[in-house]
Amino acid sequence: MKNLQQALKVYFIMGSPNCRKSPAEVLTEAIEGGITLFQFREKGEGALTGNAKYKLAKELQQICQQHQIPFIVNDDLELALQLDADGVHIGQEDEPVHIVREKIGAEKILGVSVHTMEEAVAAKQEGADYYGIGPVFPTATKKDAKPSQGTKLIKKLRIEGFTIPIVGIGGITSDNAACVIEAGADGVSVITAISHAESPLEAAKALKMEVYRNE
Ligand SMILES: Cc1ncsc1CCOP(=O)(O)O
Ligand SMILES: C=C1C=NC(C)=NC1=N
Repeated sequence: MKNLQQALKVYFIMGSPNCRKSPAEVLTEAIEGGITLFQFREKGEGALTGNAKYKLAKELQQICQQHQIPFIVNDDLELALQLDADGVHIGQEDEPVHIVREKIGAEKILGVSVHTMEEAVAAKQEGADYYGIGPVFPTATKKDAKPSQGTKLIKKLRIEGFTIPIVGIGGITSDNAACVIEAGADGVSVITAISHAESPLEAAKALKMEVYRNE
């Protein structure tokens, strides 16, 4: 399973701190609304740890499996291996890309956050399957997010001829998703736009419409 251009279209990320109701409910609604991939990211104020984190991850993975949605784990490589997740997403401060690639094997999905051309070149050389680029717009979700950079790096990579799958992230909603796709991203990645929505189902559906309307 590596047709990532399709899988990255509507990329939902969440953990229990992002949810106002049960994560299982939010994820189920998001899937019914049409998300194409899910990332379990248990981080921030009140994040679960240890067995509680494992049990939530397992519960959400089963929901993804029931609906044939790829299940990615953020940062926590050990958890990803324990669950035999479909892949991992790592940042620049995590283990080196080539080490993570060795540990998860060639078949799993490996996503890397990149903020500069140099980071992008290195990540690609070391085996990244896709880039997470952002924050595109200001976000309150990631406390230590870098300054928002708009879509300039996405555009630059495409102008330089990079064809690697790219997902934009950071402050994205159905109101601004179009320009992320127009800049050359294959999809958009969101936390708040879906997890805080009155109806995660409607929010996912609206995002999907915007992505497909502008691809
Ligand atoms: C994980 C992450 N990486 C860059 S911005 C961000 C948070 C995105 O959250 P939101 O979609 O709520 O702005
Ligand atoms: C920081 C991140 C950047 N991009 C993606 C897709 N996920 C993340 N957790």
